[in-house]
Amino acid sequence: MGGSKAPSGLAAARPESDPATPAPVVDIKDLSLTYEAADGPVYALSNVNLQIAEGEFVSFIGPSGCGKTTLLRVIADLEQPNGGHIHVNGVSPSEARVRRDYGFIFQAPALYPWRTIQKNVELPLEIFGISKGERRERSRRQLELVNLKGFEKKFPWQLSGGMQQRASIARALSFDPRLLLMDEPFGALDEIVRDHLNEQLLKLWDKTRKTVLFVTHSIPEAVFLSSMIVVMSPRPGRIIDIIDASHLGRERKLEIRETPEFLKIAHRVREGLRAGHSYDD
Ligand SMILES: Nc1ncnc2c1ncn2[C@@H]1O[C@H](COP(=O)(O)OP(=O)(O)OP(=O)(O)O)[C@@H](O)[C@H]1O
Repeated sequence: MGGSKAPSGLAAARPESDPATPAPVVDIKDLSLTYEAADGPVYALSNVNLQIAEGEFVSFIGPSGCGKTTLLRVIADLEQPNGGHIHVNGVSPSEARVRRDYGFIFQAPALYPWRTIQKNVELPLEIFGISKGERRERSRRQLELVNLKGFEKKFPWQLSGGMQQRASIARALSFDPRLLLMDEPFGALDEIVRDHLNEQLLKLWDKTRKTVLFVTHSIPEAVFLSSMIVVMSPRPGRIIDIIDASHLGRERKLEIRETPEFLKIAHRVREGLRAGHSYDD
């Protein structure tokens, strides 16, 4: 099986020992997390090793239950691991949380229906005690960035699902985090809308130079968006392959999906998923 692939794939993609290489934004060593469920332990993450450099777009792909969400939640300090080490921007996840180093975007937009789009984007800034003038300016900038200029005064229910998700991206960007954690943000949207949002997200990534960690079930989405793809497998949740896709470049059009380079990476992702899949499910 592909268990031995990850370390060599990672080594080939991102040399660790080069002193010129800046410290990784996310640095994970031998991480494990076991949930104690009523019917016994669930090995959600086992011996996970991963380094993510600043400015990467990293997708996590794998079957249901392989620990993708758990891994994102550990990085965001929403779950505590049982073993191993993790650093986010050089500090512990809890210190990174206090420093507001990341924004989290969930599958459902989670906007407050009684607040306008502008007020939703401003909410984290309000909580952090940022002045009204500064809040206005930041929400204006972020809404422009996600192409929602002119929709500031609308309520969430007056916007399409894709627009709502763009508003939640603007909200996550409002306090300018270095890291964006996105848990299947476009999973509930139809394919055409999703394609469009993927193109927009790539442009946003290029403009803002953020580091993005993105969970998906879709192979084309993972390959289209990513500079690096992490393939995971369940029971126990672990990394089985790490694929460098940076040679596809930062500026990608949807047509890239027909190219041999793209298809080659997609094939490798599929092979990894097959190798780690249990057909007993
Ligand atoms: N709070 C919890 N208590 C017990 N088990 C949990 C808990 N949260 C997750 N799990 C289990 O841990 C494993 C990993 O779950 P996780 O949600 O991280 O997987 P995932 O890859 O994100 O799945 P999906 O693609 O379905 O969202 C699964 O077996 C899940 O049932």
